[in-house]
Amino acid sequence: MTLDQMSPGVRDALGKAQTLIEALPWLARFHGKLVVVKYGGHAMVDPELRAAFAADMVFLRYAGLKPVVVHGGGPQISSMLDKLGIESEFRGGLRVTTPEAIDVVRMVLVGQVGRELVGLINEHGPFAVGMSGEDARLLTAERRHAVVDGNPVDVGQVGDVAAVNTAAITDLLDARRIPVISTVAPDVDGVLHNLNADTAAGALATALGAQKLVVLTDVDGLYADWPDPGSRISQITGPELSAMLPHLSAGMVPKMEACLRAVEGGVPQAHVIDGRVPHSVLLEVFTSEGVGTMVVPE
Ligand SMILES: Nc1ncnc2c1ncn2[C@@H]1O[C@H](COP(=O)(O)OP(=O)(O)O)[C@@H](O)[C@H]1O
Ligand SMILES: CC(=O)N[C@@H](CCC(=O)OP(=O)(O)O)C(=O)O
Repeated sequence: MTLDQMSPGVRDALGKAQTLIEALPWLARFHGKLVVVKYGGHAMVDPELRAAFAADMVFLRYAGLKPVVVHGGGPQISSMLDKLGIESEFRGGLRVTTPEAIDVVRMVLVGQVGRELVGLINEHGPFAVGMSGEDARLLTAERRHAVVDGNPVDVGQVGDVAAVNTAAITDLLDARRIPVISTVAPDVDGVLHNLNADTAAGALATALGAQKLVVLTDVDGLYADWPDPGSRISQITGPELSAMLPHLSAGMVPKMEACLRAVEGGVPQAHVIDGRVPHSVLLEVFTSEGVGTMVVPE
């Protein structure tokens, strides 16, 4: 039968079948593979985008991938600190975290943002399990300083990832769960630290030997000359990105550092994609559209 001989209904159905079959090479390539997804930005506040993101994670899981979600929540932490009358400032892109603030960071990330995402995913079935760096010693933090004008600045209980207990995650993945990770973690002395979620996602992708790191943001990729629309970069190597990092402005720095850390740590590809587009994660994983910016090792 030729296209002309088909009824509009059959033609429509054929289009849908074509979309499905186009995913076949990507399904074959990523089946059984671990993918770390950093959830943040607009995708986290818009109800439709939130539901679409949760559905995407479930889709990945049914497609045989192993999604590990690391969520942000900076704006939600700021809003709660404001409500409680606790002063909050960022230095060098990191929140100055006092002993008073860390309790709020934990309360918001673990008790609010993480719980909501777990709930959304679990509307589809018993998949998501929320955990923070504290659970099963998933993450051990080490104190980190901000860099302002080239100088290290103390920002309080802010950490980087010093160690990952990967079994805490692989046990869940083996049980076909979707880990949802909130980025607070104790240091070796048990003192709780606040971890930038992009940074933690990059470290987790490396430690878990992920096949991909996908970072959602509010822009359609990295721009060489922000905000010149013609300067969006679709692919960049680790060394090229490394050379660009010192010239990037604040918001993009932790994301691009996370991608760099991942590819330098053996993750074959890291992506920054537009979380304002519904189902952007599915488009990234299962199509050849090349949404966003892809970072590759060489
Ligand atoms: N070179 C660049 N390429 C892309 N975006 C940039 C660049 N420089 C600055 N930006 C800005 O950085 C923002 C992303 O940072 P941020 O808002 O902190 O992210 P998020 O809220 O997703 O964590 C983009 O929405 C864009 O406005
Ligand atoms: C040390 C530090 O700055 N931690 C971040 C943790 C949350 C985060 O990273 O959230 P986004 O991904 O939404 O920015 C903060 O306190 O805001």
